[in-house]
Amino acid sequence: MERLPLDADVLARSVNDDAGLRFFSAVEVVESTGSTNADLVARAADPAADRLVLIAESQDRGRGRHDRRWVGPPRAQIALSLLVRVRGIDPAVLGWLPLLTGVAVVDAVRAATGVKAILKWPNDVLVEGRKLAGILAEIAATGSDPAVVVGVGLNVSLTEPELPVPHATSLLLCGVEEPDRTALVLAMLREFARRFTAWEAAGWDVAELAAAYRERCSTIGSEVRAELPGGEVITGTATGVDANGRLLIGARAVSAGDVTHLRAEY
Ligand SMILES: Nc1ncnc2c1ncn2[C@@H]1O[C@H](COP(=O)(O)OP(=O)(O)OP(=O)(O)O)[C@@H](O)[C@H]1O
Ligand SMILES: O=C(O)CCCC[C@@H]1SC[C@@H]2NC(=O)N[C@@H]21
Repeated sequence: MERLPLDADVLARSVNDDAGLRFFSAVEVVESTGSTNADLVARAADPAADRLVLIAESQDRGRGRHDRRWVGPPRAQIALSLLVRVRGIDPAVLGWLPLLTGVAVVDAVRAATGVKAILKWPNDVLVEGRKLAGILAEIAATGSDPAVVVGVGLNVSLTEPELPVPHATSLLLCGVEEPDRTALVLAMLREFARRFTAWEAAGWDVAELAAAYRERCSTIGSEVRAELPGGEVITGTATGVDANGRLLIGARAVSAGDVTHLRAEY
């Protein structure tokens, strides 16, 4: 299968040419790196680095959540990270940034391909119960103006034998015959910029974002089992997400750990 490269020139120029992308200072594409998240965490040491996007055609040390690896053949995914400084935010609300990114990815995938992607809390992007994309947020600098790197790994043209786990999927496997990765990147970045700008304008109030998240999240209303980092297990109906982005299960708020949907009603 021929896998076309991303159009690095179009992406680089988009921050000037596309009004919806002026939010970003630069969009860079590299052929290969260890991890785009690790690269931007390192670059965040420069206080002038902000609203920067780095995309790799291939990663050999891709990072997943919970210290897992994230893998995929060259040019078969979108492996993208963005660095943003979130000025004047209450750190407790920062957990909404990866959730916002999940909303942006779902909307971009739906608009660009018609594939009915949904979110599993906190921000796995699923299609018919299989993982199309994952999101990993890492704090690169703390304080009142934290710098956050948000990484998105979106499976685009992986074939069934190339899937790292059987419950992953790709746009190709969802029936998108010639997925245009450059168009998808532009759509994701536009959605992210639009939602981030609106959130900032709302003084980091999450009401509007939370409503958009709830509409796209299949976990809320489902029976779930949460395995907490200390080993404790909670089961129950997920009733919502609180102001800090935590999942509410009965009277408990869960902020980390693995959540399994007990019935696969995605
Ligand atoms: N390209 C990929 N697509 C999907 N999963 C991948 C990919 N590369 C690596 N993985 C890994 O395969 C596993 C698939 O994720 P899975 O959905 O099973 O985990 P999970 O427990 O639901 O993850 P999470 O905690 O992020 O919800 C993860 O360990 C993930 O890091
Ligand atoms: O485990 C997950 O669900 C999150 C996966 C995040 C993968 C992306 S690929 C681009 C960016 N760089 C990384 O090293 N990880 C993220």
